[in-house]
Amino acid sequence: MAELLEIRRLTAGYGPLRVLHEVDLTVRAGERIGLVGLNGHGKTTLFRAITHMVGWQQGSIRLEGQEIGGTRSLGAGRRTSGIVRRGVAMAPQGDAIFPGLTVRQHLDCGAYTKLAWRERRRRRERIMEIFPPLRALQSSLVGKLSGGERRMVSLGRMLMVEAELYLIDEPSLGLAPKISRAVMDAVWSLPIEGRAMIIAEQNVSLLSGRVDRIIGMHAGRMRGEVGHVALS
Ligand SMILES: Nc1ncnc2c1ncn2[C@@H]1O[C@H](COP(=O)(O)OP(=O)(O)OP(=O)(O)O)[C@@H](O)[C@H]1O
Repeated sequence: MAELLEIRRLTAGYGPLRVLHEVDLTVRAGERIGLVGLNGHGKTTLFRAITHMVGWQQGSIRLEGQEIGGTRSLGAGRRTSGIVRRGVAMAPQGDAIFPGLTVRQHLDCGAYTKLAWRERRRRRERIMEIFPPLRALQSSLVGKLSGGERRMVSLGRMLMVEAELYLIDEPSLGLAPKISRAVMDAVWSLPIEGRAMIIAEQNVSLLSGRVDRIIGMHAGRMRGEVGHVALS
């Protein structure tokens, strides 16, 4: 399998706070990786560093061999649009939705590239197939939806661009067990060939038998790895 993402000695943080410490991680095409760790140990910060949204960072992040990391001096977010264009898509923790937009408008926000915008109707249609409850809600305001429906919108928005690497931050957070299983089943149904996915999740049982590797994160460092996971 080809290496899609290669992170070497990544250190990152906010202001004087160092959150990630010399993180190394290799992700190959076709892999689903679970990233587990308690609150505040750096999972979200790792996703933000990959998408250049932390305050500062040092070290190397290569996507398909091309450097997208390096020392930041431009300020958080300045290089994020370029990274999205290179094929990284993220579903942030806690939805980050716009309550006053409809489901359709919200999904269109994710059609960030010219190609995605041109193809937005077809892409929306695909998302309705992945998340059938959204079909009847296309004209509804996102702020009026249930937690599970909002999570589907958030994941759907991530899927509006063509990506090679999906970063999904705690998709089950705050959802009732039945709803979170339905949301996770949709996540597992996403085609992975030629792509990869990293899912930050505190509920390890939801990753059961579904990911190729589980990596622990503790105090900003990678801690151990379990391959070909089949938890019960
Ligand atoms: N914007 C920020 N400014 C300053 N410190 C931050 C910021 N975001 C996160 N932190 C701090 O960075 C550390 C790691 O947080 P992070 O959100 O990456 O952890 P996490 O493992 O994703 O946990 P959670 O599930 O709570 O998001 C915490 O100490 C947190 O307080």
